[in-house]
Amino acid sequence: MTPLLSVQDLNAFYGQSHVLRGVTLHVNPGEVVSLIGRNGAGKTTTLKSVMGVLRSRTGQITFGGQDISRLPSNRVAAQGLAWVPEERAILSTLTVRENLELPPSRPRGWSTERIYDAFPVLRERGHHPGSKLSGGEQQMLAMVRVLRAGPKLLLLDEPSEGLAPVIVQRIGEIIDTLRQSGMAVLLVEQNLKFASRLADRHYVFVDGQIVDEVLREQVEARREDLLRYLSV
Ligand SMILES: Nc1ncnc2c1ncn2[C@@H]1O[C@H](COP(=O)(O)OP(=O)(O)OP(=O)(O)O)[C@@H](O)[C@H]1O
Repeated sequence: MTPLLSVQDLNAFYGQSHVLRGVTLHVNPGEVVSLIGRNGAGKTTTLKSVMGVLRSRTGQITFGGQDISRLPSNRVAAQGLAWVPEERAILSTLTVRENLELPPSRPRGWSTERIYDAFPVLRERGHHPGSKLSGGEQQMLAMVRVLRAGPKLLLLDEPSEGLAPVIVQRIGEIIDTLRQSGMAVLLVEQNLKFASRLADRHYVFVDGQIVDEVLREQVEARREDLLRYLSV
């Protein structure tokens, strides 16, 4: 199978600081893949590098067979990638609907009505200001508003962070819904329970490198290794 996203020998830098060291990974069409590892291991930097937000990098990144390594982030997004950063970036003075309709819609993107049908709580909250949403609702809104662009691959940075277990479960269901619609997901997580329920494969990051790859069916047998990689 030709991968949807392919990252080859990615090295990334913040000034003099060499943060990613030879990261090679891929995501197949329709696959959910997680990047796990401790704080500071390089997971977010990998997403930023793929999106073209961090330009100080070497290596090759292809999407749908096309080299996107040199493209600015707006042109990367136009190829069908969408990034949902950890900060969520919901505008507190705008309503849910206004937040939803902020990103430009593209012809293959979801309409507001389709989003409301799939996630009815957002229709109910349509006129509420962003400041009145719970953390879980903000995460949901941040994840689904990028659907208006019709991405083929969603890059999610710690969607479960700071949320109560019951809400984390709901976020997992949303990711399932997106997967069922044919979308691939590259997910940064520190919550192994959450990641292992969702992901088909896991890449383990330590100090800017991928040191292990664990398939869904291997997670149970390798749980102790995985917990060790994540423990501080
Ligand atoms: N803007 C920045 N300037 C300088 N160094 C940075 C910057 N952002 C991250 N770093 C450093 O790069 C390394 C990788 O950070 P990164 O955010 O990719 O890690 P992470 O695995 O996503 O962890 P976290 O969960 O903390 O975000 C860390 O050592 C971090 O301190």
